[in-house]
Amino acid sequence: MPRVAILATGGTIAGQKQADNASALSYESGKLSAKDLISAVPGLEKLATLNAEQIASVGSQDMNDKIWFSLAKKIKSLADSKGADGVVITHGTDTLEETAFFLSCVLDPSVPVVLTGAMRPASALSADGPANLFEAVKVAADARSKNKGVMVVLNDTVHSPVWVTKTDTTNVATFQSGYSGPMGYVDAADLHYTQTSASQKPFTLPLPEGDALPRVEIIYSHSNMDDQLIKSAVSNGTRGIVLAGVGDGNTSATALKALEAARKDGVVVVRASRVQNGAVKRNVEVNDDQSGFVVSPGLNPAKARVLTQLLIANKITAPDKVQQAFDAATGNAKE
Ligand SMILES: NC(=O)CC[C@H](N)C(=O)O
Repeated sequence: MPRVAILATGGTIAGQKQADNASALSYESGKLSAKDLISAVPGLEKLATLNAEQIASVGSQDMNDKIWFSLAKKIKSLADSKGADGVVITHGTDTLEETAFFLSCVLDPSVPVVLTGAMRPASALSADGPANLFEAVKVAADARSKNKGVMVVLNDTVHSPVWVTKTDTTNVATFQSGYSGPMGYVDAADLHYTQTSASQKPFTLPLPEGDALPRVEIIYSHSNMDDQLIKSAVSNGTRGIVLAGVGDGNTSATALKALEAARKDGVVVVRASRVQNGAVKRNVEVNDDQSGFVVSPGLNPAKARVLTQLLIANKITAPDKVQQAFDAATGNAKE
């Protein structure tokens, strides 16, 4: 039997109805333990020998660097000691894609790590958590998942951490990999990888010392955009700014001027887009070469922030080197 470690962090999958809730949708996340989750899924013990550990009990809006570092260290030590053939992380869905992307940047891909969650709490009609957990364990335990690294499994679908994003506030089909399509599909009977190399990334960054990443802000662009948020981010000591730009990662002339000034002060500036799909292209409307900006070839602003934090923590701040890492992370390397 394959051995799968289940690391629980909280979220709706561990959510339960509040005693006197006012709304049919209200619940408290992170109430159920890893053991409660496993016991709610008949047949799980036939897929793998399970070892469950509670790493945290938070709604993923409260996910933080400390929990990320403890997950990364735990999984590294399981990989080094050959203590598990696969890992499943149960997680709230709100920031699940950020945790998945962070782990994919710092972990060796040999041991598959599958993040899953739920859109409906355990106490809801037709809760989706039990099936998602079953399918996540199935993917983590499957020999074909070796070397695929970090993946996200919900609603019968296997996603790459690079492309997956939450697209709907409540629907169980919320996770989509629009730009590249999913890596594969899974159900109670079968696992089928339809893309074989989608989650392979060409680099693994060292996990930084300590348990905190450098400050990088996301600034959301809009019409009538001024420079106030950019200026205050710089005066608050941010090390990087990810622009969630309009269209092709763009913003107003006033904001661009403030970003150029930030860059001159040593702040890493990355142009991502608030548009869900598509890559930001270099030197279109904005002169990135002259301004020292980096563009995000498809990582959404939240994930672009994580990569920028990890690069700064690893002392990679020169725009050409940061650009190379963004290109590599998205399979868009130029050579
Ligand atoms: N569906 C969910 O998991 C959302 C619940 C909670 N906000 C979280 O992200 O953990």
